[in-house]
Amino acid sequence: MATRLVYFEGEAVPALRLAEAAGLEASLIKRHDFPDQELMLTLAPPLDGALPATLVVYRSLDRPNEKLVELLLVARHARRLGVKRLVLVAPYLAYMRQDAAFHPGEIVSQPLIGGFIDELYDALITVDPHLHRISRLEEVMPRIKALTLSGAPRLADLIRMERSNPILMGPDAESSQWIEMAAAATGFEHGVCQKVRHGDTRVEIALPDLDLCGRQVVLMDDIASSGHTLARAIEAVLAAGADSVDVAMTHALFAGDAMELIRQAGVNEVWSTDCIAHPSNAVAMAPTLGKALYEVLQGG
Ligand SMILES: O=P(O)(O)OC[C@H]1O[C@H](OP(=O)(O)OP(=O)(O)O)[C@H](O)[C@@H]1O
Repeated sequence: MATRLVYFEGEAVPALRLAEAAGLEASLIKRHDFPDQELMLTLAPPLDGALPATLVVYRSLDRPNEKLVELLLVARHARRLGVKRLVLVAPYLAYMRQDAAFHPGEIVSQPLIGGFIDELYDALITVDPHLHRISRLEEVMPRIKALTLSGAPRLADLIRMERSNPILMGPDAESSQWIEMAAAATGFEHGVCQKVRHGDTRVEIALPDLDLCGRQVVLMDDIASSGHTLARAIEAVLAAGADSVDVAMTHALFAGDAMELIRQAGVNEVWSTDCIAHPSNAVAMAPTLGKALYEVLQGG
């Protein structure tokens, strides 16, 4: 038993897809939540006896405050039992958005959470981490091997199957990286909006100079959280005369009533990757993650 993948309830589908793609055996870690909200994790057979030399932990870090404790417990336990190499597959990597102190006294969490993972694991594979003011994860995780993948090529494949001649649109300057990737893969016309953020749920969107009249538009972004970015962009695109607007994103966080918000804004289809389990999941990341995991495991 040289390498094994472990996963948690609620993520069995993407984790088992990845295990199959990477040719690994997989085991469930059971979690019990005590009334005071402490957690107890239990390794299922055959891991209750011995652990392999390399352990791959699959955990996407939406709802991060509880999941970061899981990562700590699993990693420290594994080290105690002699696991040599710990690989974390976290398709969604949380706490990457607070990368600067925007107001006096704010604690900048990005390097701190990055450092937490850096101390516990030997390698990380993640998808479209929200790196705005830094360019590489190594800047916050200097010790471990960190592999950054993108959901954009898989979303582009889906859009090509679903729409014949859409305009791809990013809601802000940062989204141009995913729009350009998808446009290069599909040859579709594309543009990027300007966004001004005034607060957690207050954003303004200005459209690029493109004729949207009668066109099908697909908005692409890395994250939908409160849904306000997409909602404002959907409204602007429809007001400019577009026939329909679909949205495609890597990480379907959809906090609170976000889904309802974008429905009210007039969205047509909502597509996401399975980086975060959500009813909108339309694209499996297992082939992409599996290739990266194979490389990491071969790399020693
Ligand atoms: O659904 P929402 O709550 O609107 O959040 C989603 C948006 O937030 C992120 O950008 P952000 O505005 O944080 O960009 P920044 O890093 O450029 O500040 C992300 O790239 C999305 O565009």
